[in-house]
Amino acid sequence: MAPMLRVGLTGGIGAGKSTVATRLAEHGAVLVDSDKIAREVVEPGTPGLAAVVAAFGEDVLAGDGSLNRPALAAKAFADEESRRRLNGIVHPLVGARTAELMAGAAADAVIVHDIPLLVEGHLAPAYHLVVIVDAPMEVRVRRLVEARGMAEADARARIRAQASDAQRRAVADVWLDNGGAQDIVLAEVDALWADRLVPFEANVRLRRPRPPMSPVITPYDTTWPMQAERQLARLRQAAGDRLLRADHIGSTSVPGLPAKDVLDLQLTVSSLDDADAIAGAVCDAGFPLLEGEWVDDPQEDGAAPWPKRVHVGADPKRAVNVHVRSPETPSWRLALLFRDWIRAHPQERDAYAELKQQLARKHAADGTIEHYADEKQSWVNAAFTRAEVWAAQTSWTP
Ligand SMILES: CC(C)(COP(=O)(O)OP(=O)(O)OC[C@H]1O[C@@H](n2cnc3c(N)ncnc32)[C@H](O)[C@@H]1O)[C@@H](O)C(=O)NCCC(=O)NCCS
Ligand SMILES: Nc1ncnc2c1ncn2[C@@H]1O[C@H](COP(=O)(O)OP(=O)(O)OP(=O)(O)O)[C@@H](O)[C@H]1O
Repeated sequence: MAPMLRVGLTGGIGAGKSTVATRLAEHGAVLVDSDKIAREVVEPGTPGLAAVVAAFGEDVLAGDGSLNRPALAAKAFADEESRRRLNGIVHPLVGARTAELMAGAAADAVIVHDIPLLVEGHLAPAYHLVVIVDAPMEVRVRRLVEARGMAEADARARIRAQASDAQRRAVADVWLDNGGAQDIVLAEVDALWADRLVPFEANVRLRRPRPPMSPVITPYDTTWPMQAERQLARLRQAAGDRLLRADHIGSTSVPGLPAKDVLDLQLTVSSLDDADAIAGAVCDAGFPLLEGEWVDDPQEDGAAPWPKRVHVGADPKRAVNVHVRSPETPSWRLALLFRDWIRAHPQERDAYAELKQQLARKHAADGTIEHYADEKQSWVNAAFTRAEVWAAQTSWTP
């Protein structure tokens, strides 16, 4: 797929997707609207409409031969099996048409895909960014009944047929609360466009990594594992079969450890040739390659350095470093060992946290940051020795 920026926009019925989508389109986004496509594929004379009639009967047709939508909705949302049957007919047609529209967009487009069933269809990893619009259930029901004239029972039946809040939270890179007045959410959308989507698009198109993070240490963020999982899901989908495994490593992977707000991820491939073979797809998925020859320091004197490839996330609001390594390099194993060891040793974690804070204070005071990494590394090197003892005692394997 061409490397345009793909934004998945979703939310429960009545939450305000169209409101957000319309504003993004005003800024210049190319809208792909699944509800609209779902109507087009069942217009009079289409094979889609014929299939729906064959499955649900002539009484879902209006007098003029077009689809009687309320009649079909009454059947479709009455039970799970009927809805599945309808989805089975309509979704493949919608999918094919969506792919066509996306393929036709300009290379510098920001595509906003307004797709009600993104979560239900497990489609999140296909997007560079997933935006969820939310409003409390009762507010949504009221809007649908008052502004759209929907029967309350129908509104609730559709809400029941959709994903839960927790399922939406898990895939949301951006959560827009539209429970209040419209201008509040629209101001958030304006900022999202200017501060995130515009630079994100340019970074992906130009294969330009985002600027490096300042080395500020933040308290542990309990959403880091979930955020890492979302990025890993994108990377797995982009990299395909050559990817042997994908892991969250580094300080943000250790519960309770304060860290720089950067997600470190490790992609395992069998060789550097495979790292190069997946590089293009990884770039287009939103993780441009960091140019240069990257090596991890060997721990033993005289050992050859361990080469790797490094990709850096293009999203200006989410720092991600992707280390692509072969399991033959000791640093591949150490990344996983260090994580598992420090997760299992809260006292070591706290000592490490204390050291990082001390170094940060010291180097903030004298204005240097270069020595920060060196001093930290000497603690880590000593910790590796303790971790190896633990690995041997517990028969740890990566
Ligand atoms: C049943 C139909 C005819 C009812 O038409 P109606 O004009 O009342 O609703 P409309 O299509 O505008 O959809 C409004 C909202 O209902 C919800 N909804 C629609 N279909 C579904 C579904 N299959 N499952 C869950 N929610 C759905 C979505 O939140 C959507 O935004 C229509 O929704 C339909 O054909 N649905 C199947 C296709 C589909 O899944 N569309 C949604 C995205 S592709
Ligand atoms: N913040 C708001 N305050 C009041 N009304 C709102 C607000 N946001 C949206 N609405 C109204 O609520 C209704 C639903 O909003 P909208 O059409 O944007 O939701 P949607 O998520 O696209 O719905 P659907 O799932 O049916 O496509 C509309 O009539 C809209 O005008």
